Amino acid sequence: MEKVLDFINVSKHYMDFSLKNVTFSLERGYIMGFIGPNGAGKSTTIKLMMNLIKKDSGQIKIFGLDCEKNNIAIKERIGFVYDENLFYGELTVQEMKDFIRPFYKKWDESLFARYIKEFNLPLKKKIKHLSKGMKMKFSLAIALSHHAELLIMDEPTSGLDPVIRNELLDALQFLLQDENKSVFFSTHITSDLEKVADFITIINQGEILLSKTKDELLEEYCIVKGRKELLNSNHQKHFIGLKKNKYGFEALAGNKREITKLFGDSVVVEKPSLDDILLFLTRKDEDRVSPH
Ligand SMILES: Nc1ncnc2c1ncn2[C@@H]1O[C@H](COP(=O)(O)OP(=O)(O)OP(=O)(O)O)[C@@H](O)[C@H]1O
Repeated sequence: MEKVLDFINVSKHYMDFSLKNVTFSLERGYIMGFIGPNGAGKSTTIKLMMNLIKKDSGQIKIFGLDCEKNNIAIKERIGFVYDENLFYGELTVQEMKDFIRPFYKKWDESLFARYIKEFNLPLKKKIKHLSKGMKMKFSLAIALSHHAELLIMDEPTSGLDPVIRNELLDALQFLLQDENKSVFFSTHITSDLEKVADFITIINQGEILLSKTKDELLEEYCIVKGRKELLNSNHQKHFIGLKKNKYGFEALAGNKREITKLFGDSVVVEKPSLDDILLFLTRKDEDRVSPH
Protein backbone atom coordinates (compact mmCIF):
# COMPACT_ATOMS: atom_id res chain seq x y z
CA MET A 1 0.00 0.00 0.00
CA GLU A 2 1.29 3.45 -0.87
CA LYS A 3 1.64 5.91 1.98
CA VAL A 4 0.36 9.29 0.85
CA LEU A 5 1.20 10.93 4.15
CA ASP A 6 4.02 9.80 6.40
CA PHE A 7 5.17 11.47 9.62
CA ILE A 8 8.30 9.91 11.09
CA ASN A 9 9.44 11.09 14.54
CA VAL A 10 8.53 14.71 13.86
CA SER A 11 9.19 17.24 16.61
CA LYS A 12 8.49 20.94 16.81
CA HIS A 13 9.17 23.10 19.86
CA TYR A 14 7.50 26.34 20.88
CA MET A 15 8.24 28.16 24.09
CA ASP A 16 5.57 26.39 26.11
CA PHE A 17 4.44 23.60 23.80
CA SER A 18 6.15 20.77 21.90
CA LEU A 19 5.07 18.24 19.33
CA LYS A 20 7.04 15.18 20.34
CA ASN A 21 8.14 12.41 17.97
CA VAL A 22 4.90 12.47 16.01
CA THR A 23 4.67 9.29 13.92
CA PHE A 24 1.70 8.08 11.85
CA SER A 25 0.88 7.38 8.22
CA LEU A 26 -2.12 7.44 5.90
CA GLU A 27 -2.48 5.07 2.97
CA ARG A 28 -3.95 5.97 -0.39
CA GLY A 29 -7.73 5.64 -0.63
CA TYR A 30 -8.57 6.15 3.05
CA ILE A 31 -9.97 8.82 5.36
CA MET A 32 -8.05 9.51 8.55
CA GLY A 33 -9.70 11.42 11.39
CA PHE A 34 -7.28 13.38 13.55
CA ILE A 35 -8.70 14.14 16.98
CA GLY A 36 -7.53 15.67 20.22
CA PRO A 37 -8.58 18.29 22.77
CA ASN A 38 -8.02 22.04 22.33
CA GLY A 39 -4.35 22.86 22.22
CA ALA A 40 -3.29 19.24 21.58
CA GLY A 41 -1.26 20.14 18.49
CA LYS A 42 -3.66 19.39 15.61
CA SER A 43 -3.21 22.69 13.76
CA THR A 44 0.54 22.63 14.35
CA THR A 45 0.68 19.16 12.76
CA ILE A 46 -1.37 20.39 9.79
CA LYS A 47 0.80 23.49 9.38
CA LEU A 48 3.85 21.21 9.26
CA MET A 49 2.36 19.02 6.54
CA MET A 50 1.35 22.13 4.57
CA ASN A 51 4.93 23.36 4.96
CA LEU A 52 3.71 26.57 6.60
CA ILE A 53 6.08 26.11 9.54
CA LYS A 54 9.41 24.26 9.82
CA LYS A 55 9.91 21.14 11.91
CA ASP A 56 12.85 20.88 14.31
CA SER A 57 13.53 17.21 13.59
CA GLY A 58 12.09 14.09 11.94
CA GLN A 59 10.77 13.56 8.45
CA ILE A 60 7.50 14.39 6.69
CA LYS A 61 6.80 12.68 3.38
CA ILE A 62 3.82 13.32 1.14
CA PHE A 63 3.32 10.98 -1.85
CA GLY A 64 6.71 9.56 -0.83
CA LEU A 65 8.41 12.95 -1.35
CA ASP A 66 10.15 15.05 1.27
CA CYS A 67 7.65 17.76 2.08
CA GLU A 68 10.14 20.63 2.36
CA LYS A 69 12.18 19.81 -0.75
CA ASN A 70 9.18 19.20 -3.02
CA ASN A 71 6.77 21.83 -1.77
CA ILE A 72 5.46 23.04 -5.14
CA ALA A 73 5.07 19.61 -6.75
CA ILE A 74 3.23 18.37 -3.65
CA LYS A 75 0.90 21.40 -3.39
CA GLU A 76 -0.36 20.72 -6.94
CA ARG A 77 -1.65 17.39 -5.72
CA ILE A 78 -3.10 18.55 -2.37
CA GLY A 79 -6.37 20.28 -1.54
CA PHE A 80 -6.33 22.29 1.67
CA VAL A 81 -9.85 22.74 3.00
CA TYR A 82 -10.08 25.43 5.61
CA ASP A 83 -12.81 27.95 6.35
CA GLU A 84 -11.11 31.16 7.41
CA ASN A 85 -8.66 33.68 5.97
CA LEU A 86 -7.92 31.59 2.93
CA PHE A 87 -9.81 33.71 0.45
CA TYR A 88 -9.98 37.41 -0.32
CA GLY A 89 -13.29 38.58 1.06
CA GLU A 90 -13.86 41.35 -1.48
CA LEU A 91 -13.73 38.97 -4.48
CA THR A 92 -16.80 37.10 -5.70
CA VAL A 93 -16.79 33.30 -5.91
CA GLN A 94 -16.26 33.57 -9.69
CA GLU A 95 -13.40 36.10 -9.34
CA MET A 96 -11.72 34.04 -6.66
CA LYS A 97 -11.89 30.93 -8.84
CA ASP A 98 -10.36 32.88 -11.77
CA PHE A 99 -7.57 34.00 -9.44
CA ILE A 100 -6.80 30.49 -8.15
CA ARG A 101 -7.16 28.56 -11.40
CA PRO A 102 -3.78 29.46 -13.03
CA PHE A 103 -1.93 27.98 -10.07
CA TYR A 104 -3.03 24.47 -10.96
CA LYS A 105 -1.95 22.56 -14.05
CA LYS A 106 -4.74 20.05 -13.64
CA TRP A 107 -7.58 22.56 -13.20
CA ASP A 108 -10.87 21.16 -14.53
CA GLU A 109 -13.40 23.92 -15.31
CA SER A 110 -16.31 21.59 -16.04
CA LEU A 111 -15.77 19.80 -12.73
CA PHE A 112 -15.78 23.17 -10.93
CA ALA A 113 -19.07 24.08 -12.65
CA ARG A 114 -20.50 20.74 -11.53
CA TYR A 115 -19.56 21.29 -7.87
CA ILE A 116 -20.83 24.87 -7.91
CA LYS A 117 -24.18 23.47 -8.98
CA GLU A 118 -24.11 20.49 -6.64
CA PHE A 119 -23.15 22.63 -3.61
CA ASN A 120 -25.54 25.41 -4.62
CA LEU A 121 -22.85 28.10 -4.51
CA PRO A 122 -23.67 31.65 -5.73
CA LEU A 123 -20.99 32.63 -8.27
CA LYS A 124 -21.70 36.36 -7.99
CA LYS A 125 -21.65 36.62 -4.21
CA LYS A 126 -18.63 38.13 -2.44
CA ILE A 127 -16.64 35.65 -0.38
CA LYS A 128 -17.13 37.77 2.75
CA HIS A 129 -20.90 37.36 2.39
CA LEU A 130 -20.81 33.57 2.21
CA SER A 131 -21.92 31.59 5.25
CA LYS A 132 -19.37 29.36 7.00
CA GLY A 133 -20.88 26.28 5.34
CA MET A 134 -20.70 27.91 1.91
CA LYS A 135 -17.06 28.88 2.44
CA MET A 136 -16.27 25.31 3.35
CA LYS A 137 -18.06 23.98 0.30
CA PHE A 138 -16.30 26.52 -1.91
CA SER A 139 -12.97 25.46 -0.46
CA LEU A 140 -13.89 21.82 -1.14
CA ALA A 141 -15.01 22.64 -4.71
CA ILE A 142 -11.64 24.30 -5.39
CA ALA A 143 -9.75 21.31 -3.97
CA LEU A 144 -11.76 18.85 -6.04
CA SER A 145 -11.53 20.86 -9.25
CA HIS A 146 -7.79 20.55 -9.46
CA HIS A 147 -8.01 16.79 -8.94
CA ALA A 148 -6.31 16.85 -5.55
CA GLU A 149 -5.23 13.35 -4.53
CA LEU A 150 -4.97 14.23 -0.85
CA LEU A 151 -7.42 16.50 0.95
CA ILE A 152 -6.16 18.06 4.16
CA MET A 153 -9.06 19.45 6.15
CA ASP A 154 -8.62 21.50 9.30
CA GLU A 155 -11.81 21.32 11.38
CA PRO A 156 -14.02 21.30 8.25
CA THR A 157 -17.26 20.69 10.11
CA SER A 158 -16.86 22.93 13.16
CA GLY A 159 -19.53 25.61 13.35
CA LEU A 160 -21.68 23.99 10.65
CA ASP A 161 -25.30 23.06 11.27
CA PRO A 162 -26.14 19.32 11.16
CA VAL A 163 -27.70 19.51 7.67
CA ILE A 164 -24.68 21.18 6.06
CA ARG A 165 -22.33 18.94 8.05
CA ASN A 166 -24.05 15.88 6.69
CA GLU A 167 -23.92 17.24 3.15
CA LEU A 168 -20.20 17.81 3.52
CA LEU A 169 -19.62 14.33 4.93
CA ASP A 170 -21.70 12.78 2.13
CA ALA A 171 -19.61 14.70 -0.42
CA LEU A 172 -16.47 13.29 1.20
CA GLN A 173 -17.75 9.75 1.11
CA PHE A 174 -18.80 10.17 -2.51
CA LEU A 175 -15.33 11.45 -3.28
CA LEU A 176 -13.68 8.47 -1.70
CA GLN A 177 -15.40 6.17 -4.17
CA ASP A 178 -12.46 7.24 -6.26
CA GLU A 179 -9.88 5.02 -4.64
CA ASN A 180 -7.08 7.26 -5.67
CA LYS A 181 -8.05 9.93 -3.14
CA SER A 182 -7.25 10.20 0.55
CA VAL A 183 -8.45 12.58 3.25
CA PHE A 184 -6.79 13.80 6.43
CA PHE A 185 -9.48 15.38 8.56
CA SER A 186 -8.91 17.15 11.90
CA THR A 187 -11.89 17.66 14.14
CA HIS A 188 -13.17 17.56 17.65
CA ILE A 189 -16.62 16.38 16.52
CA THR A 190 -16.03 12.68 16.94
CA SER A 191 -19.49 11.67 15.67
CA ASP A 192 -18.46 12.89 12.20
CA LEU A 193 -15.58 10.44 12.27
CA GLU A 194 -17.80 7.56 13.34
CA LYS A 195 -19.59 8.20 10.07
CA VAL A 196 -16.73 8.62 7.60
CA ALA A 197 -13.26 7.76 8.97
CA ASP A 198 -11.33 4.57 8.19
CA PHE A 199 -8.43 5.43 10.51
CA ILE A 200 -8.34 7.38 13.76
CA THR A 201 -5.29 9.15 15.14
CA ILE A 202 -5.52 10.70 18.60
CA ILE A 203 -3.16 13.45 19.75
CA ASN A 204 -2.84 14.91 23.24
CA GLN A 205 -0.28 17.38 24.62
CA GLY A 206 1.79 17.10 21.44
CA GLU A 207 2.01 13.30 21.50
CA ILE A 208 0.24 10.69 19.37
CA LEU A 209 -1.68 8.44 21.75
CA LEU A 210 -2.82 6.01 19.08
CA SER A 211 -3.29 5.59 15.35
CA LYS A 212 -5.45 2.64 14.26
CA THR A 213 -8.32 1.64 12.00
CA LYS A 214 -11.63 2.81 13.41
CA ASP A 215 -13.03 -0.73 13.34
CA GLU A 216 -10.06 -2.09 15.28
CA LEU A 217 -10.45 0.67 17.83
CA LEU A 218 -14.18 0.20 18.34
CA GLU A 219 -13.90 -3.61 18.39
CA GLU A 220 -10.90 -3.93 20.72
CA TYR A 221 -11.62 -1.18 23.20
CA CYS A 222 -14.46 -1.40 25.71
CA ILE A 223 -16.07 0.45 28.57
CA VAL A 224 -16.17 -1.59 31.78
CA LYS A 225 -18.62 -0.73 34.56
CA GLY A 226 -18.67 -2.46 37.91
CA ARG A 227 -18.70 -2.31 41.71
CA LYS A 228 -15.73 -0.67 43.43
CA GLU A 229 -14.90 -3.85 45.41
CA LEU A 230 -13.91 -5.56 42.17
CA LEU A 231 -10.98 -3.21 41.71
CA ASN A 232 -7.46 -4.21 42.66
CA SER A 233 -4.07 -3.27 41.25
CA ASN A 234 -3.92 -6.42 39.14
CA HIS A 235 -7.20 -5.47 37.47
CA GLN A 236 -6.27 -1.82 37.16
CA LYS A 237 -3.28 -2.57 34.99
CA HIS A 238 -5.69 -3.68 32.25
CA PHE A 239 -7.32 -0.26 32.17
CA ILE A 240 -6.30 2.70 30.07
CA GLY A 241 -8.43 5.14 32.02
CA LEU A 242 -10.47 4.83 35.19
CA LYS A 243 -13.24 6.85 36.84
CA LYS A 244 -14.41 6.03 40.34
CA ASN A 245 -17.38 7.30 42.27
CA LYS A 246 -19.15 6.38 45.51
CA TYR A 247 -20.89 3.40 43.96
CA GLY A 248 -18.54 1.92 41.47
CA PHE A 249 -16.12 2.43 38.65
CA GLU A 250 -16.14 3.01 34.94
CA ALA A 251 -13.02 2.27 32.93
CA LEU A 252 -11.73 2.12 29.40
CA ALA A 253 -9.82 -1.01 28.46
CA GLY A 254 -7.90 -1.78 25.29
CA ASN A 255 -8.58 -5.50 25.10
CA LYS A 256 -12.21 -6.58 25.37
CA ARG A 257 -11.42 -10.31 25.38
CA GLU A 258 -9.00 -9.96 28.28
CA ILE A 259 -11.59 -8.05 30.31
CA THR A 260 -14.29 -10.64 29.71
CA LYS A 261 -11.86 -13.36 30.83
CA LEU A 262 -10.85 -11.40 33.92
CA PHE A 263 -14.25 -10.27 35.19
CA GLY A 264 -16.70 -12.76 33.63
CA ASP A 265 -20.17 -11.35 34.00
CA SER A 266 -19.49 -9.50 37.25
CA VAL A 267 -19.11 -6.30 35.21
CA VAL A 268 -20.98 -4.64 32.37
CA VAL A 269 -18.92 -4.40 29.18
CA GLU A 270 -20.05 -1.87 26.59
CA LYS A 271 -18.91 -0.75 23.20
CA PRO A 272 -17.25 2.68 23.53
CA SER A 273 -17.91 5.70 21.36
CA LEU A 274 -14.96 7.63 19.96
CA ASP A 275 -15.85 10.33 22.48
CA ASP A 276 -15.51 7.83 25.35
CA ILE A 277 -12.09 6.78 24.07
CA LEU A 278 -10.94 10.38 23.60
CA LEU A 279 -12.20 11.46 27.03
CA PHE A 280 -10.62 8.55 28.91
CA LEU A 281 -7.32 8.90 27.10
CA THR A 282 -7.01 12.61 27.68
CA ARG A 283 -8.46 12.98 31.18
CA LYS A 284 -6.23 14.77 33.63
CA ASP A 285 -7.39 13.54 37.04
CA GLU A 286 -5.43 11.39 39.47
CA ASP A 287 -7.22 8.17 38.52
CA ARG A 288 -5.92 8.34 35.01
CA VAL A 289 -3.93 5.28 34.03
CA SER A 290 -1.18 5.70 31.43
CA PRO A 291 -2.05 4.59 27.90
CA HIS A 292 -0.20 1.49 26.76
N1 LIG B 1 3.48 30.24 16.66
C1 LIG B 1 3.35 29.75 17.89
N2 LIG B 1 4.16 30.17 18.89
C2 LIG B 1 4.05 29.65 20.13
N3 LIG B 1 3.15 28.73 20.50
C3 LIG B 1 2.30 28.29 19.56
C4 LIG B 1 2.35 28.77 18.20
N4 LIG B 1 1.38 28.13 17.49
C5 LIG B 1 0.75 27.30 18.35
N5 LIG B 1 1.30 27.39 19.58
C6 LIG B 1 0.90 26.62 20.78
O1 LIG B 1 0.92 25.26 20.46
C7 LIG B 1 -0.12 24.57 21.17
C8 LIG B 1 -0.90 23.70 20.20
O2 LIG B 1 -1.67 24.52 19.34
P1 LIG B 1 -2.50 23.97 18.12
O3 LIG B 1 -3.14 25.14 17.47
O4 LIG B 1 -1.65 23.09 17.29
O5 LIG B 1 -3.59 23.06 18.86
P2 LIG B 1 -4.95 22.43 18.31
O6 LIG B 1 -4.92 20.99 18.71
O7 LIG B 1 -5.11 22.74 16.86
O8 LIG B 1 -6.02 23.19 19.17
P3 LIG B 1 -7.53 23.68 18.84
O9 LIG B 1 -8.39 22.45 18.81
O10 LIG B 1 -7.82 24.54 20.01
O11 LIG B 1 -7.49 24.43 17.54
C9 LIG B 1 -0.95 25.63 21.87
O12 LIG B 1 -0.56 25.66 23.21
C10 LIG B 1 -0.54 26.91 21.17
O13 LIG B 1 -0.59 27.99 22.06
